Amino acid sequence: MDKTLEKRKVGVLPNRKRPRVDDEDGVIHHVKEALDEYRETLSKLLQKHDSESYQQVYWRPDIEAAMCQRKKGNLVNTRKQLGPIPGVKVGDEFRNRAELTVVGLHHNFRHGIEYMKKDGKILATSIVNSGRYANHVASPDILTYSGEGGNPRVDPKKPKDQRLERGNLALKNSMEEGTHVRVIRGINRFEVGTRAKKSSFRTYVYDGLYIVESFWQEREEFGKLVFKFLLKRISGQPIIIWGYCPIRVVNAVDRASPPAFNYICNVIYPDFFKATRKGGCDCLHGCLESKSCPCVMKIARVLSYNNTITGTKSLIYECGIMCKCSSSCKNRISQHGIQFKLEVFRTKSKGWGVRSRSYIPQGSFICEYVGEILQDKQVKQRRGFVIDATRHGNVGRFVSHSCSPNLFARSVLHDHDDARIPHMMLFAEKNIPPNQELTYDYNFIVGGSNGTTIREALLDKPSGVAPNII
Ligand SMILES: C[S@@+](CC[C@H](N)C(=O)[O-])C[C@H]1O[C@@H](n2cnc3c(N)ncnc32)[C@H](O)[C@@H]1O
Repeated sequence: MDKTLEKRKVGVLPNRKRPRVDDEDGVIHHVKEALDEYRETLSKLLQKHDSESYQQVYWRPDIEAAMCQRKKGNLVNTRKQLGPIPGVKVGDEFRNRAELTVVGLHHNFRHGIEYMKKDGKILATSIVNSGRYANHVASPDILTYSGEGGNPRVDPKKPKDQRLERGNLALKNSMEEGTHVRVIRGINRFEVGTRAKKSSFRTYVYDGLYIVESFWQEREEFGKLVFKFLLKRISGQPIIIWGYCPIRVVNAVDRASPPAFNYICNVIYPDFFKATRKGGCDCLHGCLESKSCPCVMKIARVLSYNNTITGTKSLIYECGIMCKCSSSCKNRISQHGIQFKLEVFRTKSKGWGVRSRSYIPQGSFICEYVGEILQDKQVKQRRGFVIDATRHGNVGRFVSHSCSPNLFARSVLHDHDDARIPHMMLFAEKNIPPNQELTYDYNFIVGGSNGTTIREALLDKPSGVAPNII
């Protein structure tokens, strides 16, 4: 890796309030503190707005909160600079454009290209790929970025040819000088469990440093000339899995990066599907011990669900939102998210795989296989619903197949009663030592009776599509 990348400029945090610190932890702490204060200010503004039934038509509370913080001297990294920003790491995610200003990643609230003057030349410091221009992203490592100006989507006046000035000139100069440009990527996120457009919101992730490799002009929509800049990600930076990812990625085999997909934590249901659960239990003193818990009675006798799982029944009915038992109920083991330090790693012959950095006891919950629940015509005829992790998925999409696996899959219901669309959960078949690859048999039939297997779908498609069977 380029030596200048390693040498983070700790201690350079010009603002009126905070003392200078010289260690990286201290700087990260300052940045976090500035963000926390900003978020508090924003939340107070929004509360005030609600209570005063604010009438302003165009109001940007995120920007107003940032201006407020600026006045108080609460922003960090306020001077424009090239290269990495102290206290900000690759993969850090921000809730809006104003937060980029608060931490000093990109100071301009509106323009996608930011630049500064150095030795008489303007150079690009950062770009935001917000989706307002026709930018093209081939992989996390290569980005074709459209220049600024004359965009009818941004400015409804007559579209004009772009000129080699301001941000466009700065990117050209950066190419000539070989300076690094920070890239920030806008991501559309969805409220948990839905993909309806109205429930989406945008966040911003710092993807790291890139160099501008080339640029050219193209005639685009409305016949105007636009600049296109090809940016390449500098090697040696942490690998990014696009989207929210608490999971480390390790590649000691080759130079490949994981495929681009949106990391989600919950299944995305079709718009028509409403997750509802009719009844729950009234147990107050332990469901598994109770002889009358209706949820436990739905689980077959062969199953013992006591923080770990044993038994062979393929459909499990966990206690859920309608139940009176607490969230620590022992009949709720697969609904608390991933509990082990999982790691995606490059295998020698199977692409990516998953392993755990810690020991996993037999029967433990590993992860849910999540994705978009699809129901298209062809699928309907054959299987009903499938979980498609091609565009949206989690770590489950990287778990490989084995005929002698150390995991097994089970269908679980906990937040709704629809047995056609159960959650697909992976559990440990045996005690698993750290760093051993996790695998399951794709032949597992999810809730099934017609013989369709996970293998059939997964081995067809590298990204992974798991069937759920009516
Ligand atoms: C759900 S994905 C698993 C993640 C995949 N290895 C990757 O790199 O994205 C399923 C695909 O992984 C590969 N795969 C999984 N298990 C395998 C195995 N035991 N041997 C060879 N390829 C395997 C196949 O290409 C399959 O289509």
